[in-house]
Parts: sequence; C-alpha cells; structure tokens
Amino acid sequence: MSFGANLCLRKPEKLDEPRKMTGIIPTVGSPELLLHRGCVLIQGTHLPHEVDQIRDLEIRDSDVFVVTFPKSGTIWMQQILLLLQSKGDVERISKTDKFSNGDVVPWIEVKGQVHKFVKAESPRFRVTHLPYTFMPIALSHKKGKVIYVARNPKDVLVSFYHFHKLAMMLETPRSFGDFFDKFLKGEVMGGSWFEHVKSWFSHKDDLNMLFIMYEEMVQDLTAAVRRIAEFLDIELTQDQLQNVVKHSTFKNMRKIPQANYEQVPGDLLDHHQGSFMRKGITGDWKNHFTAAQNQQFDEVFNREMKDFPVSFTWDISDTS
Ligand SMILES: Nc1ncnc2c1ncn2[C@@H]1O[C@H](COP(=O)(O)OS(=O)(=O)O)[C@@H](OP(=O)(O)O)[C@H]1O
Repeated sequence: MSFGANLCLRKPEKLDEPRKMTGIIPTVGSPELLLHRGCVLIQGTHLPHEVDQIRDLEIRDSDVFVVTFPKSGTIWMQQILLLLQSKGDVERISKTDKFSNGDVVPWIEVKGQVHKFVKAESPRFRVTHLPYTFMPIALSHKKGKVIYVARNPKDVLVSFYHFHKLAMMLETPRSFGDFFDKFLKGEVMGGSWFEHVKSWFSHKDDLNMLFIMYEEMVQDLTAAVRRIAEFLDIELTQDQLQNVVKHSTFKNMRKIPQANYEQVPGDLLDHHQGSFMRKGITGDWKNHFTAAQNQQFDEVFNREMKDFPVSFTWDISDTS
C-alpha cells in the first residue's frame, strides 16, 4: 500500500476515478475550501505557498508537533503540553495575554506561522491538521517529536458538524445528512479522515512518533499523561503529574478561558451557536447517526481501513 497527499481526497464510491488535485470546493456564505495538491485548506486562513514551505523547515530535536485530524483532541493535547512544560502549574500557563491555547501552541499551517516558527525559541510546540506529505522532511530523519492523536471518526464527524455551526470560517451545514456525505467524501477542512490516519501511521517507524487515541485518554487520563511525559522525557513528581491530569480534565478545562476558547473573538467563533468544549465524550455518534448512516459509514470504514494494521480501542460497529 502506498500513501501520500494524492490520497488526501478520496471519493469512497468511485475509488478508480482520478482525484482532482487542485481547485475549489464551493461553500455557501463562508470562505471557500481550497483543494491544494490533494489537501483541503481554508481560503484566507491558509496560504498554499506558505503551506508548501513547511516541508523544508529545519527541525530541532526539542520541537514537538501534535498532529490531529480536526476535532480529535487538539486543544486537549495543547493543554497537556503546556501543563507538562509548567510541571502542572496552571497559574503559570494562565498568566498569558493570549486568547487561547491555540495562540500559545499554534497551527504551523495557519497564515504567518511558518515565519514565526523559524524565529521561535526552543522548545517549539506546534499543532497541525496537515497530512504527512506536507510536513517537514527532517521529521522523517527522527528530528523532533510527533504526537498523533486519533479519535473514533464517527465522533469526529459529529463534533465537526457542531463546530461548523460556530466556526465563522466554515460553512454552516445545511443538515446533518449533508455534512455526513461531505465528511465521507473528504470534502471538509483536513480532507479525508481515513487518508489522514493512514498517511501518518504508515510513516510511524520513520518518525519519533507517539500514536495515542482520544478514547484511551478519556478512559484513563493519568496513564495517558504519563505516556506523553515519558515520550517527551519530562520528569514529574507524583503531585505534578496529578496536577497536569487535574487541569486537563474536560470539566476543569471548560472553566479555563484559554482552554475553552471563550475569549476567541466573535468574528472567528459565534459563541451563541454553542461551545467549543461541547461534550467531551465517546460515542455521541449514537445520538446522531441513523441506522442507515451507521451502516454506510461502516462500509466505507471497512473498505478504507482494511489493510490498516491497527485495531482501534473503539468498536466501530458498536450500535448498542
Ligand atoms: N479534556 C477533554 N476531555 C475530553 N474531550 C475534550 C477535552 N478537551 C477537548 N475535548 C473535545 O475535543 C473536541 C475538540 O477537538 P479539537 O480540539 O481537535 O478541535 S479543533 O480541531 O482544534 O477545532 C471537542 O469534542 P466534542 O465535545 O465531541 O465536540 C471537545 O469537547
């Protein structure tokens, strides 16, 4: 099996149809989505020429990239990284003039960030939704570290649907069914969930990479934080570890302005439409999918992931 950016947008029903590599995915009432070399970006938020510069960036051993498909736990991992760096001192990370965790641990692909990354002091913590082929080549020489967070794509779909209602840069979904179809076709920001996971996972042995699942973080956050700290060579006392865990629970993050995005300006997030920190649970897809949608999703999942050598901690067919 081969993987690459050219697989970023795959139409599940017509796999042999040549994929359009560049173009526009039309949206209604919001910036258009750009199909850039097979990857889906947001017009204005991302500049294709800057995204292309990421590949050649010099990487330091202390650099850490958190890689996620959207809605897989990015802000959660940003919070954990900041807490690990401050040894669990939540006061220290709250003393910032930044609006959100996303400003302190930014997306490398967002407009203007490549330039800032080059000049930033170590350690440089960044997040990204990009597929593997857009990321610095130096990572594949085991420079820097990568934490890949994967989440049940059914819950990703539901979370992304609700996020589209508040994110001003994304199209307001016409209906859940309409969004469901777009997600399966990879016609959403980030492209195809299936290709994202496969593109990164197939390179895991080339990278210093920790592959962790949202579901295992929900199930045992202490064990997850311990794994992440060990991976980053950060030593913590028992008290410090407990503080990192305490201030990265959903309940507590909801109360922290930088971690719940409530300070993000209204022209980016319409806070009247819902909250970024929505439910933070596993299995919410069961409250949204019809039986037919669940069957359709399973068929696509099984086809797309049949050669993928990882069994997930969730049961994709669990309809109970
Ligand atoms: N601490 C904690 N525990 C459990 N769940 C958490 C936590 N922090 C964030 N979240 C949930 O993660 C979802 C947002 O994902 P992202 O941060 O990746 O979104 S984004 O791509 O950056 O827009 C979104 O999921 P949903 O609630 O299902 O919508 C958040 O609620």
